[in-house]
Amino acid sequence: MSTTDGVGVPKLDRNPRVVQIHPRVSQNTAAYCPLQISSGDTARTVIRNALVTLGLDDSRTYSLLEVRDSGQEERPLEPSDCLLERVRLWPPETQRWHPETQGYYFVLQQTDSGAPEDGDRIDDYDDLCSLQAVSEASILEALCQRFYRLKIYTYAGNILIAINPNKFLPVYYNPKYIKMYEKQPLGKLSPHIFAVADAAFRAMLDNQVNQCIVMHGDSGSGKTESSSYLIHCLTALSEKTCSVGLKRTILGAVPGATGLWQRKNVRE
Ligand SMILES: Nc1ncnc2c1ncn2[C@@H]1O[C@H](COP(=O)(O)OP(=O)(O)OP(=O)(O)O)[C@@H](O)[C@H]1O
Repeated sequence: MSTTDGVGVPKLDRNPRVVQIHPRVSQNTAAYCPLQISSGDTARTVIRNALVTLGLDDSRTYSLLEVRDSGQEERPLEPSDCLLERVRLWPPETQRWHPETQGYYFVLQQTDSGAPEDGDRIDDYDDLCSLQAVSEASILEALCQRFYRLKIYTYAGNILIAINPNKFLPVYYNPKYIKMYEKQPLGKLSPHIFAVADAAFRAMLDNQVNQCIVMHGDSGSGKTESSSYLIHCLTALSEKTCSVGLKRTILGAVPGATGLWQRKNVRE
């Protein structure tokens, strides 16, 4: 992305680019906005321009994340970071309009809760049973607030609610979490699908009784994906404690479970 000045000294390409800014905020707004960025525009400037373009509340606090590589890698930007410098490192075809699935865009993330500041703040509830007033509105609000902080799992007693983030969140599925949730009572740590797998696995071993995990949700809500995470966790647990035969039985429960997990490319 550089040119030369005729005497062999590379000249930086400082032409403006149009980038896509995707809001992740608690207010209703457009799915994304295109924004022109010029040389010298910092993350701070771009946040300000994006708030105006998207009509968002500028009394809230926001940060900017750079999303690369099919949307699987998110890098928080410092307010003083120069955006054009980041964009110039992207593949040329992503420096003009391209589908979101290709990655290479910016996320405008609201970093406060978005709740009213008059003392009526909605707290962060790991378990919906601890909500002070249980209503459809308070449940939805609590789930939304968690989702904005990328907390996709929430308990309702011993039921796990999973909200489909529609993109792989590596931070959740690092194999170290299988170890972390192992032998921990459900609800002791943050809500997680590995906690459910571990609870079922322990109950099976301790009580010598078959276990059943019921997955319920609309089409596209993430049942197949969640099954793959469950199976992955169960096989990892069975590798430690039980025979190869049990691992094969577990893998057989969901056709293609191994392939599904391997495609995620999770590394220790
Ligand atoms: N936890 C998750 N993390 C990342 N992506 C997810 C997650 N859950 C679901 N998805 C994505 O959402 C899409 C739909 O998920 P999935 O196929 O699991 O839904 P489903 O409930 O099984 O749908 P159906 O009932 O129609 O078969 C897939 O592209 C999947 O990768």
